[in-house]
Amino acid sequence: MIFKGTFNNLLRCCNSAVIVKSFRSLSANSQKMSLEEAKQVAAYRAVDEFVTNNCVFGVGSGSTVVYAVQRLAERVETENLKVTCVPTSFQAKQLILKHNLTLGELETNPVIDVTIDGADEVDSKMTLIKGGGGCLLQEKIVASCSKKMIVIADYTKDSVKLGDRYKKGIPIEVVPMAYVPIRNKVISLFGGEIKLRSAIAKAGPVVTDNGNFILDWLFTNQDLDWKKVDSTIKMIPGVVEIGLFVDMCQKAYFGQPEGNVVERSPPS
Ligand SMILES: O=C(CO)[C@H](O)[C@H](O)COP(=O)(O)O
Repeated sequence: MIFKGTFNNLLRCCNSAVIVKSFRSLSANSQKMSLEEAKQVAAYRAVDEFVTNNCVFGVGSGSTVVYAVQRLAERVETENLKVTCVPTSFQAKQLILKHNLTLGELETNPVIDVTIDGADEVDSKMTLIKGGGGCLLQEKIVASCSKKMIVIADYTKDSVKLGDRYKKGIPIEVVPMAYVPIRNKVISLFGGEIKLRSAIAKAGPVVTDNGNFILDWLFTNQDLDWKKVDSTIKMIPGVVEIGLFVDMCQKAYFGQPEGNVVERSPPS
């Protein structure tokens, strides 16, 4: 009798532990789902609003852009659109090819009508941190050749000040031989800490599509003048590009967990 009671209690404990564990993994999965859905609604909205027939389209990089290319491929197929796609990375090029879209390049299409790209963080003035995926150099070149740059992101990227939400710092692409002096100069100019980005499935540093290293600058002062920071860091010999996009983006779409999209334009 005593044994049966203890066993039943044990069973009850085990069941509740299993239920709690399943609930946790269910809620982690549904959070992940809602993040993916948020990326998708933002991407679909931007493609539907900005891609037109005969346009030259800049294809950003990252996981949110995958949905934009999917939507573009659907529209090209159903509406028989002619769109030339200029990639911002190896990943973007693969996406274009996978969906049988027309691949272009800056050499033949130096003016892009609209670029749709993701971001790691967007502040209230529409200054962006980009380069979490290491593609900042080509992303910035393509954005700078675009009449319009539109950001698509989920709700976790929407912040008031840079650093409020994205904690991995500002990426700086550098020529490998110069990474130590650049690291020291940035810290002495603006403070903070710098990490050489390490690869995950390879020993050693990440090497970008352009053969460079990435430094992630963990800044501590959130009230810096980002335009000045951008131009000052760019002037350090060996810096190829910085993942700060100041006054480059005309609109941001943030997908929400409820399935709606919040829009933001630069302050006037
Ligand atoms: O700048 C980028 C890559 O260099 C990406 O646009 C940025 O990291 C956002 O990526 P995701 O859409 O996967 O969140």
